[in-house]
Amino acid sequence: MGYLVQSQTSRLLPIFYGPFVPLHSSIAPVTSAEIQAQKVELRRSLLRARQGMHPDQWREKSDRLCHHVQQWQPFQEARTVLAFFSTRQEPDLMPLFHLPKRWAFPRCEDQAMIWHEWSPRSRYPLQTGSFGISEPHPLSPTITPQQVDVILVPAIACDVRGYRLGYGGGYYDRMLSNPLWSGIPTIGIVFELARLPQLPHAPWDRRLGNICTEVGVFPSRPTTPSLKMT
Ligand SMILES: Nc1nc2c(c(=O)[nH]1)N(C=O)[C@@H](CNc1ccc(C(=O)N[C@@H](CCC(=O)O)C(=O)O)cc1)CN2
Ligand SMILES: Nc1ncnc2c1ncn2[C@@H]1O[C@H](COP(=O)(O)OP(=O)(O)OP(=O)(O)O)[C@@H](O)[C@H]1O
Repeated sequence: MGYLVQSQTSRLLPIFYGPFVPLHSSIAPVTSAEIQAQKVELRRSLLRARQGMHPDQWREKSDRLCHHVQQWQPFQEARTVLAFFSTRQEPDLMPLFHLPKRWAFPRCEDQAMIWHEWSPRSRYPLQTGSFGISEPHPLSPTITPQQVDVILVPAIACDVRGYRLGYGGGYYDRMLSNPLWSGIPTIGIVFELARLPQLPHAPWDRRLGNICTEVGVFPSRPTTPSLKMT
């Protein structure tokens, strides 16, 4: 089900459309294994596209993206924001971390993310975590879900419905399936080349409320309700 389309950046990117389901037919079976295999292939091609970006372009697009995050009302009103440190040429949000908000970042411990406060003026140094990603110091103060106003979510790609493709660890899906976290406004952070019409998704995939790219902020579109034959 992979199609190659010409994106705005003149790269050929695979777009995955769901199975064509004629009226009166039952839903075509798509196994979990098939969905995971599609994700592996998409991860590979989208990471290659992102990491092929020239560093100057990466900086310029990251800055434009930060500008759009700053214009987003829930962010403007937020006191405490969850964010991430850029890895593998993810958009770099560092300019935002100087804004007067309480910032928190994930530290991976087994299957969970522990959220710790950090700011450029923090007395706790960052350290490198198990995936080679900068993480806050384990002794820096932790943040509870009740304190959080907005979650900036890293992704390899997002689709217009808010489905997200990550590195395959399931960290955000697990977190966002927990009722303590699931009601907090989320915004996926990707470059425009990774905002896709449709991503394959598994039953455990949680949708994000909004997507931000260097072009702007896009509220996620509702999924089309399935047709019911009576
Ligand atoms: N900047 C940033 N920080 C983040 C995340 C992120 O997406 N971006 N995470 C978001 O969750 C968490 C880290 N999650 C990760 C999960 C898996 C891999 C990883 O290296 N995966 C293997 C493949 C694993 C598989 O396919 O089973 C790889 O990519 O080689 C890296 C990070 C927490 N911190
Ligand atoms: N709510 C959950 N409870 C338990 N396991 C989960 C949950 N959500 C996801 N997982 C597991 O985590 C893995 C997530 O795989 P998937 O390919 O969807 O990752 P991803 O969303 O791309 O990665 P990530 O969230 O780390 O960036 C799957 O193996 C799945 O079984």
